[in-house]
Parts: sequence; C-alpha cells; structure tokens
Amino acid sequence: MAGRVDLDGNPINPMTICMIGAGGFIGSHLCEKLMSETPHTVLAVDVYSDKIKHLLEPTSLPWNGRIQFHRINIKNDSRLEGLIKMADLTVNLAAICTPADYNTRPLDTIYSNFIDALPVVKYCSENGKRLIHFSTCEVYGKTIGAFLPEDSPLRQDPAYFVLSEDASPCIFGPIEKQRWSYACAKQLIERLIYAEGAENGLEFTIVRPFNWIGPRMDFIPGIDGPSEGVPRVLACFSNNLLRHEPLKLVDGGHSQRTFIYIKDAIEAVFLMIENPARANGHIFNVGNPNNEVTVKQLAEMMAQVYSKVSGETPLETPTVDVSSKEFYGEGYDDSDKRIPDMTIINRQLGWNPKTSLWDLLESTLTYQHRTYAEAVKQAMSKTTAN
Ligand SMILES: NC(=O)c1ccc[n+]([C@@H]2O[C@H](COP(=O)([O-])OP(=O)(O)OC[C@H]3O[C@@H](n4cnc5c(N)ncnc54)[C@H](O)[C@@H]3O)[C@@H](O)[C@H]2O)c1
Ligand SMILES: O=c1ccn([C@@H]2O[C@H](COP(=O)(O)OP(=O)(O)O[C@H]3OC[C@@H](O)[C@H](O)[C@H]3O)[C@@H](O)[C@H]2O)c(=O)[nH]1
Repeated sequence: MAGRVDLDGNPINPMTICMIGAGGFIGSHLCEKLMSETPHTVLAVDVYSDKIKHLLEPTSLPWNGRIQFHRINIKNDSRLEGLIKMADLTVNLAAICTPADYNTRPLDTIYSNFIDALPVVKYCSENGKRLIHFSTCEVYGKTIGAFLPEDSPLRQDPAYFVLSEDASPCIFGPIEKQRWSYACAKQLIERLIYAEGAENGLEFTIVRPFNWIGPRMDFIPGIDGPSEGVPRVLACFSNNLLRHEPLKLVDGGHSQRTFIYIKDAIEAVFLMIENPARANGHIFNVGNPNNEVTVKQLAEMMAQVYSKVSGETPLETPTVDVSSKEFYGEGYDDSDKRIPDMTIINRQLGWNPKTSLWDLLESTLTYQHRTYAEAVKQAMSKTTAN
C-alpha cells in the first residue's frame, strides 16, 4: 500500500468514504477492494450487512477499525448528515434497482431513486463534500435505431445506437409503461446533481453502470431471498440452472445487452475515487462494449458454462419463451440495445474493461454453484417430500 500515487503521479492520501448502499452487490465489491488494497476508511451505510459480513467480522481482520457498519435507512435517519460531514467523499449506491419492481412498485421506485437521494445531494452540497452518485445506463432508454424500420441500413450505423454521455438523447416510453419510472427518477436526480454542480459548485461524479454482473448479485429465490421475488437476469438464469429447469426468455429474449465483470467495473470506480481532478464534473459510462449478446444468446452461453463448471448434463430444452406481461406484469417495457461509448472514460481515466463474457460467466457460475447448489437441492427435496 505504501507509495500509492494517482494517475498524475501525486501521492494518494488516506480518505474517509461514506458509502450508502454498501451492503449491496456493487457496494460489497467496492468495500472488499478498498479494505484489501487501500488505506481508506469506509463508513458503510445500509439496512443489510450480509454481503459484507466477511469484512466486518472477526475483529482480527487486518483492516479492523477501517470499516464501520451503520444500519441506517436513509429515508428517515438524522444520523446520515453527521456521517456525510465526517467523510471526505460520499458514494451513493442505495436504490431499488430490479426491473420487476419498476412497474409493480413504481411509487417505491421513484421515492427510492429520486426523493431518498435528495438529502444526500443536499448534505454534500451544503457541506462542501464530494459525491459519486450511481445512476444507470437505463437513463438512455431506447436507442434512436429502435424507431427505424426493421430493414433500414441505418440500424447498422453506430450513430443510431452507441450511447454517449454528452450526445445521446434519453428516450423513454409512455407514462403507462411504468417500467420507465426508474430511468426517469434516475435522470431527474442526475439533472439535479448536475445543476448543484453548475449553480452551487458541488464536486460530483455520476456513474452509469451497464449491466455489471458477478458473484453476490441479487439473490436466489427461496434460498437467500423471497421465493416469489424476481431478481435481475443473472440471478434469474442462475436460479433456473441450479434447479435444472429451462431459462425463461422474456418476449423471445431478443433484447441486447453488454455485460461487464464486476471486478473490471470496480477498477473504474477506484480510478474515480482516487483521481478527483479527472473525475469531478463528469458523467461516465462504465461497461464493456465487446461483450454484447441478445438475452437468448446469454441464456445459451450460461447453460453451456454451467454444465462445464457443475459437471451436470446440459438441459435438453435450455430455454422457454414467456411473455413480459406474464413474467413482469402490466406496464413492462424494455431497452432494445445498450452499447456504451467509452470515449470519455478513456480520455479522463485511461480505463478499459478486460474480461470476456465467457470468462466472467465461468467465474461467476462457479461461485453460484459452490454457494447455492447444495441449498437448492435440499430446498427442492423438501418441496417434493411435502
Ligand atoms: N448492478 C448493475 O449492473 C447496475 C446497473 C445500473 C445501475 N446500477 C445502480 O448501482 C447502484 C447499486 O446497485 P447494486 O447492483 O449494487 O444493487 P443492490 O440492490 O445490490 O444494492 C443497493 C443497496 O442499497 C441498499 N438500500 C436501498 N435503499 C436503502 C435505504 N433507504 N437506506 C439504506 N440502504 C438502502 C440496499 O439494501 C442494497 O444493499 C444502484 O443505484 C443501481 O441503480 C447498478
Ligand atoms: O428471467 C429473465 C430475466 C430477465 N430477462 C430479460 O433480460 C434482460 C435483462 O434483464 P435485467 O433483469 O438484467 O435488467 P435490465 O438489463 O433490463 O435492467 C437493469 O440494468 C441496469 C440497471 O439500472 C438495473 O440494475 C436494471 O434496471 C431484459 O430484457 C429482461 O426482459 C429474461 O429474458 N429472463
């Protein structure tokens, strides 16, 4: 850890980071790396701590004293301002961010992603503290290309689908498609943060993650989350594979996504944390444009990789189609394609993702198998016995 320098060769001084949502998927990976590779201190705020328990106990851990857990619901806790004041930097990850909630719990989604984030922005601005706020690639909504005729050659032109921070429009569906409640709330908080920067000098960085995936993402229904819960696609498909049942393709699985390994993405956040002069005032796409697949291709690849890492015979029928209405309910809609423009993050931080989709699925599904296979087997045999 000695002699750590930033991208401009200046020494990096130890800092205190107030991390809100530290107990979630991204937060747990950030905390892990901050503890093992830096001298920084983390004030970890969340309502849950299961995913960072291994960093908090036992007290003999080498970073003991550098991470403190504060079980706080930021909706209604006066301790939040004190923690932000104690820190040099606040990283806000807290949000409802599973698509199954956007159309079924739109009020909770809007409150979580906009209203609950407001005091965090305000406390940072009023106290002259730096803020790294987690937004989403969903703020881009649909691509311009999605509105062109199916056979238009312009659909092949990157100008119609590559998503860039300073040029692409934000294209959402109608209000009755409540799917967009999340994207719209995230867009408004981005605009508010940007305005606080412009009018009141808030030092901010906005992160737009493009489908970060890896170990500890969401939950496996009925094992470490509600049996009726619907997590994001990695956990849905992992659950299907663990139960040896076909993977469900929503509306044929034609939508496209670029997936990035959580460990690559965390490197980018590290560069932002430790290079404020290069990161402040910027919005960054963080994704892997080389890992594009349709959801159907993702399902097929996951089935292949899972069979390799578990030694189980592949499913005869690996996928089954399901309508979005049946799977998510009324008001669902989808982003068609998400390719991040990497120009700004390359220029400011010199960062590039490294891990291929196959490799990241291999390590992630090895983790899923080791962590859950036995518990799923037991839960399934209990259900059969009853
Ligand atoms: N994972 C991705 O690919 C991805 C993509 C786009 C955007 N994001 C954004 O990144 C952030 C983190 O995402 P994640 O994947 O780690 O999700 P996550 O659900 O695993 O983590 C969010 C954490 O915030 C906590 N939280 C929510 N409301 C809270 C409250 N009121 N008080 C205290 N804690 C609260 C939750 O308990 C959870 O631990 C979110 O803002 C999300 O919108 C993630
Ligand atoms: O079992 C499933 C689950 C999901 N899907 C599909 O897989 C695609 C990806 O679904 P995800 O659940 O990962 O969610 P999305 O990529 O649509 O959005 C996510 O991306 C960015 C973040 O802001 C959020 O974490 C989330 O909104 C969608 O097209 C969805 O319809 C399936 O076909 N089957």
